[in-house]
Order: sequence, then structure tokens, then C-alpha cells
Amino acid sequence: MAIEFTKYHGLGNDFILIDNRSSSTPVITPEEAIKLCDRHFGIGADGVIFALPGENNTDYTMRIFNSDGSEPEMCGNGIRCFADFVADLEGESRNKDKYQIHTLAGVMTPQLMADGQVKVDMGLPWLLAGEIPTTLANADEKVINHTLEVAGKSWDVTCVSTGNPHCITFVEDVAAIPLETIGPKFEHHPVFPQRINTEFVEVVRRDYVKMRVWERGAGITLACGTGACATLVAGVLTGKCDRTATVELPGGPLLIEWADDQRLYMTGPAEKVFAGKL
Ligand SMILES: N[C@@H](CCC[C@H](N)C(=O)O)C(=O)O
Repeated sequence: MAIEFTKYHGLGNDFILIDNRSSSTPVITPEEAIKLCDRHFGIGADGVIFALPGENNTDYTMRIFNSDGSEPEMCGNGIRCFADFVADLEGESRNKDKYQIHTLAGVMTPQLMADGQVKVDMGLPWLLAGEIPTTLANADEKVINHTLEVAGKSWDVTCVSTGNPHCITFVEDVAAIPLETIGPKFEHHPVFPQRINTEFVEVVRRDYVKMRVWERGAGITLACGTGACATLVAGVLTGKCDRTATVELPGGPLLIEWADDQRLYMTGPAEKVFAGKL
């Protein structure tokens, strides 16, 4: 059977998008996703994203497999690409620019903006240790500036879930962090029962930070939307950032706002690269 796909990226965080609207089960298995994401023997991507029929009165359901075949709850850069992808699929019958998307982390609302960017209402962050999840604190406590021993060093970490789990560490010089070696040690640390995405962040100004990420299930990526949102929340909780800031990633900038109603808003690009048939 031939399967059509479209390759997208959001600031270099790249995905294979599949039109899965005729079934509620992904047409690709996690094992196949690993092969497709391979940068030497496959198409190459950080993940495979499926556009499925909407559940609970939403427009669509988004599911994603990481490049290691695991299934995360949410993907920030992915949902911007998803919005552009479904708008394209709808073609001339499209009658809206804002979609209600069901994800494993709840309903997210991306909006296609006139300037080509996509703004996403990412909902509320989860701050309690039991929700993230991590055993770094009691289940009903927040994890702000906790000490975590990794690779023989003490790191000052703040943990936040933006649908998926993140551990944020503020550092003097983000370029000096040996992501390749330290990232996997955070990801598989026993205090994170569902593994973790890890962000290293340098605060340049209260409204401008630089961030590099090691993603759960994907390793080093050029950008992470949920991670950028978690970074801003951690910056506010630790008193380092304003509630609106630009998070500069290796792939480019994202504008993040943690609004007074406590909802997170992320604005950034979604770029179609090419389409093909498997
Ligand atoms: N790159 C994504 C996050 C993808 C999921 C992540 N690897 C996880 O397992 O939680 C983003 O832009 O948010």
C-alpha cells in the first residue's frame, strides 16, 4: 500500500506528517517510524506525526512517535506543522484558521496567522512533582531549584510539564554544555520514571534566553516547542524571566507568553519541505 507523506520542520525540529484521517489507528507502527526517521537509511526526521479524526468534538487528533518509536503526549513544534498540514489537506473547503486538536496532553488550539506564523494556545503547565512526573520532591510539591546529581556534578534544576515532562537547568554558557554526553544521563535518571526532556538555558535578558535541548526519545534537536514553553515557566518561577520572552533555539526563535490566565501561548513558524510516497 502506498502512503503519502509530507516533510515539515518547525525551526529545524523536523517531522514526517501523515494523513491518517480515515482511521483512528496510526497507519505506521513505532518500528516503521524508527526506520523512516533514520537520517541515513530513511527519510530522516525527529518524529512521525499522524492527523487522525478528532476525538471529543475536536477537529482532529494528533499523535506522534519519536524517532526512537516511543509515543510522547505532545509536541509544540509538531502541532504548528500539524495545523499547516491539515489546512493544506482541507484545501478550498477550509473554513477556519483555528483548530481544536485532541492530543494525549489534552486539547491544544493552533491558529494560522496572517503573517504565516502559527500561534498555539498550549493550555496550562503542570507544576507538581507527581504530575510531571518526578520523584525529586513529594508528589504535591513543585520542583523549583532542586539539586540533582548527574555525571558527578550537582545541577540546580526546575521541572515543568507542558503536556510532556521537562527538566530545566540555568547555566552561564549554554554553548559549553556537552549535550551529547550529559543529555542521555538526565533522560534516563531514576528520578524521572517516564524519562525526561532536558533544557539548558542561558538568560541573556529577562525577555531573551538561549536554550539547547536533549529530547526524550529523539536526542539533540534544533528546537523544542514544549521545551521553550517549559523554559519560560521555569524562568518565571525562579524569578529570572518576564512572563513574555523570546526563546532562542539553535534552529531559531520562538515567542512564548505565560499569560495572566496561566495559559501558555507559543508563536513560531511551520515550514513544508517536500512531499512523497512511501
Ligand atoms: N520536539 C517536540 C517535543 C517532542 C516530544 C518529546 N521528544 C518527548 O518525548 O516528550 C516539541 O517541539 O515540543
